[in-house]
Amino acid sequence: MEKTVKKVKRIEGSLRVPSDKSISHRAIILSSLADGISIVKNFLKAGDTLTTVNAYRKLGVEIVEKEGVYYIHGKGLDGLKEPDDFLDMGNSGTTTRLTLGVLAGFNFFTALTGDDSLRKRPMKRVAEPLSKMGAKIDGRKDGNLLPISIRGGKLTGIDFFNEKMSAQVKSAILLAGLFAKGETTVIEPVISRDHTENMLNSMGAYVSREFTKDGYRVTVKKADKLNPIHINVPADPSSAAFFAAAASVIPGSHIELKDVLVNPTRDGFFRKLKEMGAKVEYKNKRDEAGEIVADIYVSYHELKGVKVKPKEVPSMIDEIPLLAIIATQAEGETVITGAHELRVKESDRIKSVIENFKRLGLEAEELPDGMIIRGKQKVKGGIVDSYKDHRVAMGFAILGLVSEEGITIKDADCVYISYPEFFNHLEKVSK
Ligand SMILES: O=C(O)C1=C[C@@H](OP(=O)(O)O)[C@@H](O)[C@H](O)C1
Ligand SMILES: C=C(OP(=O)(O)O)C(=O)O
Repeated sequence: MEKTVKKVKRIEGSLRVPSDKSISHRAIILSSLADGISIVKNFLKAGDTLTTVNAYRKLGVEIVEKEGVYYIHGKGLDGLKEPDDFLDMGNSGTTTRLTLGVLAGFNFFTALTGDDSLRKRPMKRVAEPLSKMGAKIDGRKDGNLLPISIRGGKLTGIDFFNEKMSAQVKSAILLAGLFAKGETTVIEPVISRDHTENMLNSMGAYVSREFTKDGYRVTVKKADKLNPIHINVPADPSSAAFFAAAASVIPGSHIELKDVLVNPTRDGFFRKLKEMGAKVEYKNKRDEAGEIVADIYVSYHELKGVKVKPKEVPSMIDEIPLLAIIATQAEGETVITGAHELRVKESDRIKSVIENFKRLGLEAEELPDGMIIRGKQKVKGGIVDSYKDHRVAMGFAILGLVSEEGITIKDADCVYISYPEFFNHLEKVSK
């Protein structure tokens, strides 16, 4: 499906964007391992998270949806069953990597595969530490690419330095740590999203966390059981970011974004937007099941270019393509470095953004680990490729709102992966 987004006068209104993808995945995965029934309200119903639901059903977990509420009948830490076919992980890196961590604890055979994009994404980053812990893992390209097979078993805890600051890698190791003899520790130079440790803690697992001179350190111990959870998933800051960005670049715009997760490991984009000059305000800040939630108000104000430093990347990793896109509208240059991880997402997000900028006649320089974007550029419009990457599709849709002749996005239906209602919401707040 192609979609064309045209210039609007302004963005105005109030939205409750869909629920957080990271927390929705973890709610299914962790409660599948709990003793008893977990209740998840406001679960994100989108491509990636439904992939997780299907995978855990194939692993023997009863997951029932009634009037929009998900009931997960946890099987305990020894109750998953060997699936009788491949697990299809679709487009979802999070489902794949976290599930490899879980399966490391089970002595049965599982084979995992995924779509064209996922089959290109590196898995050695989890396969290697999990093998060190005792799991037997193999796959294409020396165990790096899907299809991958895993047989879990007797695990021993490890200390792991998470150099890439990947929350998926950290989570996989911590989940395997629940089954491993002794302690399992992950150290990160900068903390990556911490929903796995928050949720494990709320389920009664041993989780110890500290900030040291080497960065962040989290330790789990072998668990006897996990208690079921009752959670209400907040709105996804990565989805809210698109509308915050739109309101920031179109004069006269105001947007209210309700119930958004503002965990500091996730809200880096909003902080950066403020630094660029936009009016960003958090109201009604509250704690919901161990996570911080707020209503976010964003109004237009002329933006200026900024630097995104490597240590700022983890808290805004999925929003960097969007930041690069709106940087074309800011006064002065924007320089993004330390973002090599963007090259191994659903698409190579540095290339995807740079190639689309070229198609639109916009100036930017590609760096190995980021981009330099020239500010205050006129956007005439044209055709761009989403590369079937939801974040790229939605990012360029936002640029369409300030284009003279509109931007047409190829394969725009990929927004289904994290935000099925995206184009409806965009229409709702476009004036
Ligand atoms: O743990 C998670 O839920 C996620 C972690 C990040 O990936 P990495 O762990 O590869 O950085 C992020 O890009 C992804 O959208 C979701
Ligand atoms: C990178 C993403 O997801 P995943 O790694 O789970 O495919 C994303 O949603 O931007």
